[in-house]
Amino acid sequence: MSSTARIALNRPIRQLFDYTVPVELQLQPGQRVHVPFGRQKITGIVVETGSKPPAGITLKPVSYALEDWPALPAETFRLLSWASDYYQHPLGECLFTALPPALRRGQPAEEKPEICWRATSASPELPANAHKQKALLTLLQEHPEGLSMSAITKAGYTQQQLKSLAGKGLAESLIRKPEPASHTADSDVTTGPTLSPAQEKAAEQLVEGENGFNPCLLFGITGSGKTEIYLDYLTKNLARDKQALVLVPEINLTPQTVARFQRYFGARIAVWHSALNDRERLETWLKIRNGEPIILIGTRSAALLPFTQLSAIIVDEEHDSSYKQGDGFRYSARDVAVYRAHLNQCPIILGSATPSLESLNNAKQGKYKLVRLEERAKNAAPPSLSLLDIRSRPLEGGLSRPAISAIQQALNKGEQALVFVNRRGFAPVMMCFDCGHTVECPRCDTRLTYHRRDRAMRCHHCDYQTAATEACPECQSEAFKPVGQGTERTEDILGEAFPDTPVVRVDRDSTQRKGSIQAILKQVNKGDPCILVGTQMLAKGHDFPNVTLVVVVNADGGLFSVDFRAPEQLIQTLLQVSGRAGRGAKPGEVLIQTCHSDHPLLKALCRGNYLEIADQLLAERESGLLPPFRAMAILRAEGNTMEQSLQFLDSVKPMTQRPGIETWGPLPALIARRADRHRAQLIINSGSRKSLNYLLRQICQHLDQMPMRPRTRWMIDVDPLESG
Ligand SMILES: Nc1ncnc2c1ncn2[C@@H]1O[C@H](COP(=O)(O)OP(=O)(O)OP(=O)(O)O)[C@@H](O)[C@H]1O
Ligand SMILES: [Zn+2]
Repeated sequence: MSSTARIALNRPIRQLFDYTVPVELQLQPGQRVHVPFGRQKITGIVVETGSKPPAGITLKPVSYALEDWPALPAETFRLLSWASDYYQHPLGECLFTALPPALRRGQPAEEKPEICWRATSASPELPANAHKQKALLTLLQEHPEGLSMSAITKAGYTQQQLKSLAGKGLAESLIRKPEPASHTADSDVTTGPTLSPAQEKAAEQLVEGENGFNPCLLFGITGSGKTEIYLDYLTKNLARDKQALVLVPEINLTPQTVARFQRYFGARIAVWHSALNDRERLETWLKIRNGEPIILIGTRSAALLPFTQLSAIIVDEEHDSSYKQGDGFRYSARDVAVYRAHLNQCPIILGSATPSLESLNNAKQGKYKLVRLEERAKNAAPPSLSLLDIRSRPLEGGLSRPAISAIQQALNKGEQALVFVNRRGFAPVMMCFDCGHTVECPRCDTRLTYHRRDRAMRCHHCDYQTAATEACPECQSEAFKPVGQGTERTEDILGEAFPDTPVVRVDRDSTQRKGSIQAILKQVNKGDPCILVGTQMLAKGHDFPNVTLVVVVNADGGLFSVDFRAPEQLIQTLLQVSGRAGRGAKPGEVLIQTCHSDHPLLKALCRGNYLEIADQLLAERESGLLPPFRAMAILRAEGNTMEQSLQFLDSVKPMTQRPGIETWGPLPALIARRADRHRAQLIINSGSRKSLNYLLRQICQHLDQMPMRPRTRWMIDVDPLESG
C-alpha cells in the first residue's frame, strides 16, 4: 500500500491537504513537491509523511518531488511552524515566505545561467527618429560583457526596443554563467578603528557568561559605535565556516552600513531586501540553504530564510516598527529572530539607542542581559536638546525665528543643518478660508495631502489622487490655502530664506528613483554647508559628521494620540533624529518646536535620559494592563458598512468571555473607513500568552467554519504595533 503525505499549499487557508505518495518517492518534511490541485498543478511543501488519510476519500497522488532534499531544513521548518501558531497565520503561507519567488513558482532550485544582450559588430542603420533604439544600442556598446534584460529595463528600455535591434542584427544574446561564489582572500579585508575603552567593556560583556542562547540588549546612545561593536563581535566570535544574520530596518537608506561590513568580511557579506530581483534572491537563498559561510545583512523577511549554519544573530535598531509586517503574515522579525536564536542555542544581540519597552522589560526581568554604552565614539558629546515654544511666536512656513537663526549660525560656521518634518507632501490639508471646506478622500476618512511639485492631491492611506485646484472646489473662493507643514513646503521656505545654500529633501517621494538616496548621501557626506529636510527617513542610522543642528518642526503629533504606543514611538523618533546632530568633532544642538513645552514627556526628553522616560512609560503600561505586561491581539474586521463590521465582531465577542481574558470593543478603527472598507476592531488581552494563543486558535477554527457574508474580511494581529 502506498503511504500518504500532508502537504501545505501557498493559500490563505488554515488547512493541509492529503495526497498519496508513489512508492518510488521518499519524502521528508520541508521538501517541495508538485501536486494536482483542482485543475491546476501547483507547488506544495511536505509537512508530514505517513499520515493517516481521512476515511472514504480517494486521494490523488503527489506528482513528483522538485528535489530530493528539503528546501526548508528542520530548524527553519520548526521556526515557521511555531510562527504559524504564534501569529495564527496559515502554515502554508508561512512556509512559502521562506522560499524565493522562483521556488514558490516551482522552478528548479539551481542557479540559472543568465541571458545577456550585447551589440554586434554590424554597422548601425537605424531610422533617424529611432532615438530610443539608438540610445539602447549605445548602452549595449558600452557594455561588451553583456547586459541582462532586467538591467536593460532598469535603464528605461523595453523588450520591444531590444527585439527591434535584434531583428536588425544589431544586438545578440549570450549566456552568462553565474559566477562561482568567491571566498575572500584575507588581503581584501581590512579592519576598522580600535575600540574605545567603553566599547571594549561592552564587547566583553556581550560574550560573558553562558554559551548557547544568550540574548543581549545592547543599549548604546546614538553615535556610540554599535556597528563597530557588531563588527568586532563577529570578527572574534563567528567561526569561519558559520553563518550569521544581521537584521536592519531598511538597507537602502544606509548603504554605508553594508559597505562597513564588506570592508571587514568581503565576499562573505550578502544582502537581502525588497529591491533584489528574483534571480538575485534565488542566488542568495541557495547560498544560505547550502550552508555557505554567509553573513547576511537583510530586512524583515531575512529572519525566515533557511540557514543551516546559523550561529549568531544581530538585530540593529531593534525598536524599529518596520520589523513588524503590517499585513498578511503579521510577524515581528525581531521576535522571530529571538525565537530562532533560542532554537539554535546561539547568541543574539538586540541593539538600539532607544530600545523598545518590550526588550527593556525583558532586560529588567533578567531574560536579556543589558549591556550599556553611554558615551559617543570619537569623544563626541551627546547633543543638547531644548524646546522652543511656538504658541506665541510668528512662524514662517512652520519655522520660528529662533530656529531660522540657529540654522543661519550653523551655516555660517560651515556646518550642516537637518530639519525634521513628519509629513511628506506640501501640506496635510487644503482649506477654504471662506466656506471652511477641506478636501477629503472619497474612499477614506482622511484628508488629502497637497503635493505641490506634482500639482496633485493624494491620499496617504489608499492610492487615490486627483488634480490640485487653485480655487475652492466647493465655493470657488480664491482663499483656498494649505494648512500645516509638509516636507515640500519646508523645503520651499528654507530655499527662500537661504537662497545660496543647497536644500536637500529626503522623503519617500524624493527617493523613489533608484540611486537617488545614494546621490543625496554622497552630497551630504562631502560636508559642505547644506540643509537637509526630511521625514523619519532621516532619523534612521545615518552618520553625517558635519550635521551639528537638528530642528524638529513640530513634535506634538504623538502627544495626544489614542494609540497607546504613540508616546514611545514619538520619543524614539525624536531621540533618533536628535542623534544625527554632533556625531563628528563638533558638538550638536537640537531644537524641538512645540506648543506644549510643559509636557512632562518632552521635558524628560530634554534631560536626554531615555531610561527615565522608558521607566515612566513602562509604569503607565503596567497600570493600564497593556503590553509588555499583557499579551495582546487584535481581531480586525473590514466590511461594506461599519454596522456589518461591528456586528461581526460582536458575534465573536462571547467566545472571549472567559477567565483571564479581557476584551475592549468592538470599536471603529481610528481611520474607520479606508479604501471604502469599514474597519472595526476587538482588542483581546491576557496575562497569559498561553491562554491568549489557545483562545485565538479556537476563534480561527470557529470563524473558518462560519459562512461569511461576502466582503467581510477578518484578520488577527498578534502583538499589534498599531492599536488605533
Ligand atoms: N572606536 C572608534 N574609533 C573611531 N571611530 C569610531 C569608533 N567607533 C565608532 N566610530 C565611528 O563613530 C561613528 C558612529 O558609529 P555608529 O554609526 O556605529 O554608531 P551607532 O551607535 O550605530 O549610532 P546610531 O544608533 O545613532 O545609528 C561612525 O562614524 C563610526 O565609524
Ligand atoms: Zn484614501
